[in-house]
Amino acid sequence: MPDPVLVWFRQDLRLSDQAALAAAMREGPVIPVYILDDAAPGEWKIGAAQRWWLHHSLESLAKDLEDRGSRLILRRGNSAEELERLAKETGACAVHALSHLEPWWRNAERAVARRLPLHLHDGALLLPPECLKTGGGTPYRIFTPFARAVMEHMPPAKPMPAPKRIDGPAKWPPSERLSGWGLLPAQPDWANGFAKEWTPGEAGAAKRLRDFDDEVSGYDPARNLPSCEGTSRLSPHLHFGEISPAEIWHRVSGKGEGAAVFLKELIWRDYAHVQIWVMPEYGSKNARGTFDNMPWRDLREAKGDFAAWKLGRTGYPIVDAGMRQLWATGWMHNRVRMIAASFLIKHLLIDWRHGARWFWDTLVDADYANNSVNWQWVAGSGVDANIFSRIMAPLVQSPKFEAADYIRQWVPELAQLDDKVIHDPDAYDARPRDYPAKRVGHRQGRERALAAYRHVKR
Ligand SMILES: Cc1cc2nc3c(=O)[nH]c(=O)nc-3n(C[C@H](O)[C@H](O)[C@H](O)COP(=O)(O)OP(=O)(O)OC[C@H]3O[C@@H](n4cnc5c(N)ncnc54)[C@H](O)[C@@H]3O)c2cc1C
Repeated sequence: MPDPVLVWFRQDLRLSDQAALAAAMREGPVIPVYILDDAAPGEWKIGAAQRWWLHHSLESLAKDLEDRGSRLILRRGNSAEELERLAKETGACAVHALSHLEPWWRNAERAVARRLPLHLHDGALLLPPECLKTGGGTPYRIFTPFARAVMEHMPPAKPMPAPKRIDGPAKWPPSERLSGWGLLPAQPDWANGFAKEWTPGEAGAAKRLRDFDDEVSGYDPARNLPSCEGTSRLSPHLHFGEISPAEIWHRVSGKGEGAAVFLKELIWRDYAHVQIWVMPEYGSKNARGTFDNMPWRDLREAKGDFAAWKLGRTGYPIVDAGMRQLWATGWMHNRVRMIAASFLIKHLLIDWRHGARWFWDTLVDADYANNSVNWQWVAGSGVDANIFSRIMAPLVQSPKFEAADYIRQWVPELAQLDDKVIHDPDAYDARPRDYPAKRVGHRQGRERALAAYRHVKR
């Protein structure tokens, strides 16, 4: 019997279109392994909402492996040390994995490669980042030409089906128990709304895609309306790699204008990953250095405003609905993410990094590339970003994107108000007693933000 081969699962918790698994199976018996490494990412260790997801996703992956005669070996600790230990225990001769661009994963890949033969494969993105270079030979920093260049390489290779059987070693190494990892919230169980909304795992991802396939023709303009289920909600499945972007591409492309707009959003995901590949500290550092001069409010002084934002009690119904949806379900509609992030950064003049960290802990789709690049896009500090002085007006955005039903769903205090009044009850002297007053007036917040921005422009 040939020596066994380790397959190192990370944010690729699937069996179909899994190039690392397919390559390992060609070499010998396979030992699938997941290592929970909380030290390597430092401040970016997996947040609370995603721990809930991870628990269920690993459970699902383990079952899918067992159905094919295999197992999932769980270990905790430093990835390189644990893989080396497993290789010694089992006589495994190599490690196969998909490559990932988060800075901690790139460091871990280098550390593993120093100890063991490591074979990295593509499949986390539509295209590996080295494939695309501008005429000057540098990676793209601006989205539009990047998207054009991606399109020239599309479609991606056809996705591979999941194997029917996976041969394992004669003797399995011991595994930790998932229930011992404490990934699920205990007291209080704040995630009880999550299970109604989500089915983590490969089968859940495939079902989401099938359901969305029926809706994709209406993606544009439905994607902008928070009251509609107009988007795919594939983001957490994509983050955890329960479905490959190539699989999504092949399922959806050619289905009209709605599908074309949707696939462009999927290219934003690749774009964001290229940006963290070029600038690994994108999550903590302004991509435009001039933003280092921004006089953000000190969080001690702005503590009340920050808490109100997190709790969905800012007095701006659309912002509050979004923040409460986030807390209840671990997800927020993209249009509302933009409004809520802009409100924090501009109206409350709170550094985008504080908002990004809150999202990191509360989103089930928290993704280092997508989160960092989008927060910096809203702040204006990103390489290809919105202009800071274009300040979104939540009270205008809310009726424009027909958010009345969305507000009713997430802000029950306002549920009795009619469509005209609900976006800004104060304007009609109709604010219920139990709904808070605005933390800051729109004009006052806007002027303060623009005055602060003068320090950046200097
Ligand atoms: C402040 C802010 C923070 C964000 N943080 C995250 C995050 O941590 N993780 C995350 O996946 N997305 C993030 N996004 C992007 C976007 O809001 C979500 O990807 C989207 O809402 C997910 O819902 P969906 O799967 O239904 O999207 P769909 O509209 O169905 O899009 C399909 C897929 O394309 C990708 N995508 C869509 N929009 C974007 C975008 N603007 N940037 C990058 N990829 C995109 C996602 O993978 C998404 O699942 C953020 C946006 C903002 C404004």
